[in-house]
Amino acid sequence: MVFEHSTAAQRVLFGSDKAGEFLTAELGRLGSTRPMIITGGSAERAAREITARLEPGLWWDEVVQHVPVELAEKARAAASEAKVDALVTVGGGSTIGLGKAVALTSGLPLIAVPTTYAGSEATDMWGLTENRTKTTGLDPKVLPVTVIYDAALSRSLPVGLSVASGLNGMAHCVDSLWAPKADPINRTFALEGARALTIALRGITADPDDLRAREMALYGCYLAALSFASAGSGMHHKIAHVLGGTFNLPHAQVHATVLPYVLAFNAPAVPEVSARLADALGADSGDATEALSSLYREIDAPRALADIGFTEDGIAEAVERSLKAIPASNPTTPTEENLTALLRAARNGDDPASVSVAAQQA
Ligand SMILES: NC(=O)c1ccc[n+]([C@@H]2O[C@H](COP(=O)([O-])OP(=O)(O)OC[C@H]3O[C@@H](n4cnc5c(N)ncnc54)[C@H](O)[C@@H]3O)[C@@H](O)[C@H]2O)c1
Ligand SMILES: O=C(O)CCC(=O)CC(=O)O
Repeated sequence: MVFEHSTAAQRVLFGSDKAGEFLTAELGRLGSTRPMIITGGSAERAAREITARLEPGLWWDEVVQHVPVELAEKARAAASEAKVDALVTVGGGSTIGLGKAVALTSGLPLIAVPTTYAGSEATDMWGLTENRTKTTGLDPKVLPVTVIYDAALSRSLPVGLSVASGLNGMAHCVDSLWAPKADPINRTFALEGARALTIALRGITADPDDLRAREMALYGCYLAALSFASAGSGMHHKIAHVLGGTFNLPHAQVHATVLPYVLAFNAPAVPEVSARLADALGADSGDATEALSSLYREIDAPRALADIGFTEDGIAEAVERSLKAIPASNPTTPTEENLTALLRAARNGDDPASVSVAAQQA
């Protein structure tokens, strides 16, 4: 075995109903007296609750998915004018993404309190969107110094969004199995993450108030993000970034919908790792594609890109952009023909197994 591995260094504080206490202590540890609180949408209520004992230097409540550059510039200027000394995000990946955009240019320390399962809190990846193009980059400045996981804050996440977001985490796990820097360590994180997310999503679907299931989802999404941060973006993420950045489709739903198709496309070329994934998904068949499809039926996961507004006339541009971005290390070679078949099947919600057949014939 020969590989070089690094795992992100950050503090992780985990405890239900403890976010307020943890956050006050962490800001004290950093010596911050003027934090910028970044939140928005349905997470704002949680942000008000956990910051009730603090005096923010700035309260920011405008967030947009995929972080438009203009919004990043506005938040950076406000942070500078208010002379804030730390950044705190309370919300999902969009909120963390904006915090990362400010951290990238200011170098201010970032504390993340995630309320979805997107996992951005555990990566040093930033993303900005300009002129219909999402650009991503890696920078240690954007890695939160501390992550505070409080499952009680994600209990308000509706079941449909919890499922889609949890499958965003699952996509980190699956794509990490063949991403450019895949190695035995991030593969272990990925498989344990997939196991935990499978249990969590079954539990949340059965009872959205199940705190143990919500805790399991946060544990799984953290491992998922660790594996993704270390292994890098594989084929699945490259396609998802095109669909999100160029077609402005909702992030979690895009990941959830495309994942079974990319798995079906690649699994036959990596049978050993695919069998281990099937095991993590709770199946003893050794068939990861079928195991994921079965989980999808059980938790009523999103199925068709058409349902979130992706139209047939977008396929050619999505294929062209994705082909330029998919890493050469991908186990099955993508072509214009097989990628068109993949995106058409994902748009229509066809059986993912059809993609596997098309990929092997190409
Ligand atoms: N850099 C990275 O490593 C990374 C990783 C994953 C995602 N992302 C980015 O994150 C963004 C997507 O994040 P997301 O999927 O979490 O979406 P999001 O942050 O936009 O949240 C989705 C919706 O959930 C609502 N919400 C959030 N928390 C809630 C709660 N506890 N209760 C009720 N509603 C709640 C929000 O108000 C929003 O309407 C994308 O821009 C994506 O590119 C980045
Ligand atoms: O921060 C971003 O916008 C890019 C990274 C990302 O979105 C990871 C993912 O696709 O889940």
